[in-house]
Amino acid sequence: MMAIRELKVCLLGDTGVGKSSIVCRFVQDHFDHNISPTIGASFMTKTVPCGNELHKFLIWDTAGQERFHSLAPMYYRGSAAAVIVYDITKQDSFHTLKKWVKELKEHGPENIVMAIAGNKCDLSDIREVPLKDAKEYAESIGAIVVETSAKNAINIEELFQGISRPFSIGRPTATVPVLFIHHF
Ligand SMILES: Nc1nc2c(ncn2[C@@H]2O[C@H](COP(=O)(O)OP(=O)(O)OP(=O)(O)O)[C@@H](O)[C@H]2O)c(=O)[nH]1
Repeated sequence: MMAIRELKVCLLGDTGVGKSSIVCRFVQDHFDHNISPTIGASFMTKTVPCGNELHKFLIWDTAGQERFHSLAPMYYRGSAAAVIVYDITKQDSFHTLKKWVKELKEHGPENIVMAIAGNKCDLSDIREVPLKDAKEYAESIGAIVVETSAKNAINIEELFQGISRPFSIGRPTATVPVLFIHHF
């Protein structure tokens, strides 16, 4: 018997950090230099094997522009996991990430799994945020952390594996907001 576990995941973070590009790389294995800023939010799914189960990611990619900020609760509400993205070449985007974490802790689902993605690691020669800072911060809030490159397909699979691991068989489902488990 194979079970499908649906996991609602939202991506949050400053505009231009590469949220849509991460989702596009994960779902379609594609990268577009001229990708447009997201308006509102966009939705995609991908199903991957995880141990004896299939995990179906229901991915809400939110818009990072400030004018869309007030829509975010619609997407993080009921999410099992949040991927909060910053751009390793922009210190400001790391600051914005901390604001998102604070908002999630105050208004997000209890027990939401948080993953921090330091995107654009292909541009490490113009890095502004040391990995050490991200690791220390992630540890302080109990989040997973990984540096990614949507452009060069670095650590994108690992990022999603990281967020799905806590939902594998073995973890008591009562503690996590799994939307739906379907046996067939
Ligand atoms: N060098 C490099 N550029 C990237 C990477 N990921 C995204 N980009 C570029 O960064 C820009 C913004 O990417 P988006 O994916 O639209 O960023 P976003 O966070 O979804 O932006 P909003 O939709 O406005 O919130 C685009 O020009 C991408 O091509 C990466 O890993 N490396």
